[in-house]
Amino acid sequence: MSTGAAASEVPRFDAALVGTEARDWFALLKPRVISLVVFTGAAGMAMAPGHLNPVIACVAILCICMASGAAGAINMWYDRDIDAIMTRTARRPIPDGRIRQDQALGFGIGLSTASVLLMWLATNALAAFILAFSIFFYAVIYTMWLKRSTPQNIVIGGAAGAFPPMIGWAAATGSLDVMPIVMFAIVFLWTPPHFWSLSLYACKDYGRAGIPMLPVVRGARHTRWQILIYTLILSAVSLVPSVLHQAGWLYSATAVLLDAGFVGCAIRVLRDRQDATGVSLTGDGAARQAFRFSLLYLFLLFCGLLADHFLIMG
Ligand code: HEM
Ligand SMILES: CC(C)=CCC/C(C)=C/CC/C(C)=C/COP(=O)(O)OP(=O)(O)O
Repeated sequence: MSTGAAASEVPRFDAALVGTEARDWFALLKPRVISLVVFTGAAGMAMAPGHLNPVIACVAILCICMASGAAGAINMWYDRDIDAIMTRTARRPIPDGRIRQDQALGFGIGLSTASVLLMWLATNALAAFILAFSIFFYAVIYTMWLKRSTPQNIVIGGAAGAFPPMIGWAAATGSLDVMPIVMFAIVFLWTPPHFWSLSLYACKDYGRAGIPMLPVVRGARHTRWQILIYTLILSAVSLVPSVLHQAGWLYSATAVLLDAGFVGCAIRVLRDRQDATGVSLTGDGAARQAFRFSLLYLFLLFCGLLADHFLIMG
């Protein structure tokens, strides 16, 4: 006979608990960041010549998604000490004790391995190799070495996030060409103004955690100038597809408008009212705006490239 006491001993399925746990594992993948990373990878694939089987294309995009998420999980495993110190990151699943560090590492390594093997099986060795190299570059070169050792961490480490267009192209063709390299260069040069805008208003966090980000080491004024310089170089490089006749008027017009907007943001950051050390007196509104615009910039620039490719260049 079953009694009330016996029934209460049966483990019960708690949907809310499972949902919360799933959300924590999902958060380890840095999903919002990888949405744009994956979009640039898909853009590289769509720009490539020839026709790729749509199922293979979806698998390749899934692999880029898995790989960048896995690299994010390994980054969060390694950075658990500094993430616990910074206000922006203290509530992440590992420092907050919601996911065990060894489980997070196992998850990151397992997902990385699966993504590379699946990419190899579904597409080719070149795409799988660049994918593996990107994971290594972000999780080891950037996270375990550059991030804690040099204020140029973002400039060099930014390469990790710039590989996906090359991965997408390689997955579709088995080779590389000038266009995926130009797309790499665009994301590579976009990363410093993207990150330094954020680091201007997250500077205190990085200082407390002892991370040598540019505003911590060289000050806010120097960082503001670097944002403008990189934005100007990025603007010039964004026009290379047009100069090389790889894109038509639609892309050129999109790029010029976005460049004007981004340079305008960088100038506003530079002219923001500041104290003698370069710290903003206006609550970092201009830096926040530049960070937000950086996200819009890269998304719309690659949309422009795709629209031009399919509608204008045929
Ligand atoms: C080494 C290079 C990079 C660094 C250090 C960096 C750093 C950051 C940081 C610290 C944040 C705030 C995230 C948070 O609060 O959780 C962020 C946000 C973001 N990053 Fe980057 N980033 C880099 C490269 C990239 C790349 C290559 C992409 C995409 C192509 C990208 C896309 C994004 C997006 C979409 C967000 C907004 C996430 C949100 O809305 O919460 N980042 N980045
Ligand atoms: C295909 C592949 C593997 C691509 C990798 C691309 C990738 C995941 C780029 C991530 C960029 C990023 C969020 C850097 C922030 O790291 P952080 O540690 O400085 O930021 P945090 O302080 O928010 O953790």
